[in-house]
Amino acid sequence: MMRAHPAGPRHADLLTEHGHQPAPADLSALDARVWPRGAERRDGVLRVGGLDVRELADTYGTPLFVLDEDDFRSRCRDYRRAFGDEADVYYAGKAFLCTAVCRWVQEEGLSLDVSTGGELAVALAADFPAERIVFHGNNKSTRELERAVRAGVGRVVVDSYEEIDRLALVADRARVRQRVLVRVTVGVEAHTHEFIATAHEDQKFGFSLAGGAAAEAVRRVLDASSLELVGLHSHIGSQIFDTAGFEVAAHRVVGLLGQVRDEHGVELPELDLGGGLGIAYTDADDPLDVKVIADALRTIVERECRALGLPVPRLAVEPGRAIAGPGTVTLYEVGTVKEVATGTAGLSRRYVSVDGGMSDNIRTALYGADYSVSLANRASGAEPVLSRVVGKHCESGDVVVRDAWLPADTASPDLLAVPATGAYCRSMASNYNHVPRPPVVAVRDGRARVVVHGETEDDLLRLDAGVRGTD
Ligand SMILES: Cc1ncc(COP(=O)(O)O)c(C=O)c1O
Ligand SMILES: N[C@@H](CCCC[NH3+])C(=O)O
Repeated sequence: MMRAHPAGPRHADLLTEHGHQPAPADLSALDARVWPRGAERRDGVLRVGGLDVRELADTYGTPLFVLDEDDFRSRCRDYRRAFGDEADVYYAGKAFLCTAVCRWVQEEGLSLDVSTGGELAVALAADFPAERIVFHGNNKSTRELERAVRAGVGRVVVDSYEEIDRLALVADRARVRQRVLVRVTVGVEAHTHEFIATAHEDQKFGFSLAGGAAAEAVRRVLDASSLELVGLHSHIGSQIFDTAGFEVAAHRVVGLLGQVRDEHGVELPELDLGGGLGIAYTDADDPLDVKVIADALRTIVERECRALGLPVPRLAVEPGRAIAGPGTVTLYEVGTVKEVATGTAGLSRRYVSVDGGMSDNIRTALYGADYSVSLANRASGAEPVLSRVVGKHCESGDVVVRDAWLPADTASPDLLAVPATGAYCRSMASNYNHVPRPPVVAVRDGRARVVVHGETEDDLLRLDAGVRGTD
């Protein structure tokens, strides 16, 4: 939505759901909630992990994911400390996974959530201890289940009756008693984008509490001699900023623990409340402190268990975004800059094109996500201009940052940095328009190392069966 500002600036004004946003006094300021803990500016130039982004861009090219290793590790430690030894923290690998990340997760004392055979393969390639892996997914194939059981994964979260039968057979053949959690759909409407809410009714994940499907799943797992039911699982969605949804979920899922005790005489020892904690993408986001969340979850589970006379189960959580998200910035090089008439009251909008886009960050197009962006390679005293940062793909929806203030002199070949791109960006990247996916470089103490190689056009051509030498 655009409207002429009463003062009548030439450019379209920034009107968001938070109201009119004036240009910030200092475009170069780095909001600590949004930028990696190891980000700073020196003489106007952004540095991450002690490295000048101009040098990183020269060495590795752009677009480039720059991952602050200390930021990632410190968030693992924050979770470990907040939940303590009486809980398990599984890093959700779907947010971003590579073998280096698996090692950091292991070294920082976390466990790992994988949701496909591919993620499992990365974990096993990193020698991640299989007993500390939980295996998720609403449509695991028999081969994936066989691989997981053979590898000795600690827990499989079952998601359908049919999967329970197949897993029981797979475990039986492998002569293994596989530990299992039942994923419960608790009927909570999480306050987040509809595509990333997962615990309301009428979606593909889990067994509904309503109608007794979850109770029936419990019965079937208990009946299978090759399966050991250790607990229940609930995940209400992602990018959530309050504890209300978790409290309702905990209340309902503990209710099922009580029902299981009453019907089967079994007190299940584990309760996994999933992931979903939100992070700051812009200064309008105000995420909860992990200690507040940990205390709230513990309190509600203890209270509900006390009310039902149940022993308090061992808690587990599965943060992905909250660990991987804030520590990475994406560096882009600016190309075309265009002033485009908006068609409203003579207003125009500045379109700043960068050399990536929806192939390295689909979140803006897919969820209407908001991001921040900053000029990264130099200081500028030029006036702020409301800009739309767009990619190079053949879609008008190929937007990286919908509304951002950038200095008026932003031009090719400046560098732009988009923070908070560590979760669900590289992991959801594509080769749309035959664009190779960018590398991920981990930075720490003034040193950089590639943790995921960038693709080249040759890599893409190699997959084309019609190209000479590939058949
Ligand atoms: C079962 C499960 N656990 C954990 C996560 C991680 O969520 P987030 O990255 O929001 O913490 C997800 C993704 O939403 C999930 O589906
Ligand atoms: N991919 C989503 C979150 C879904 C997480 C997996 N259940 C995002 O980018 O926000």
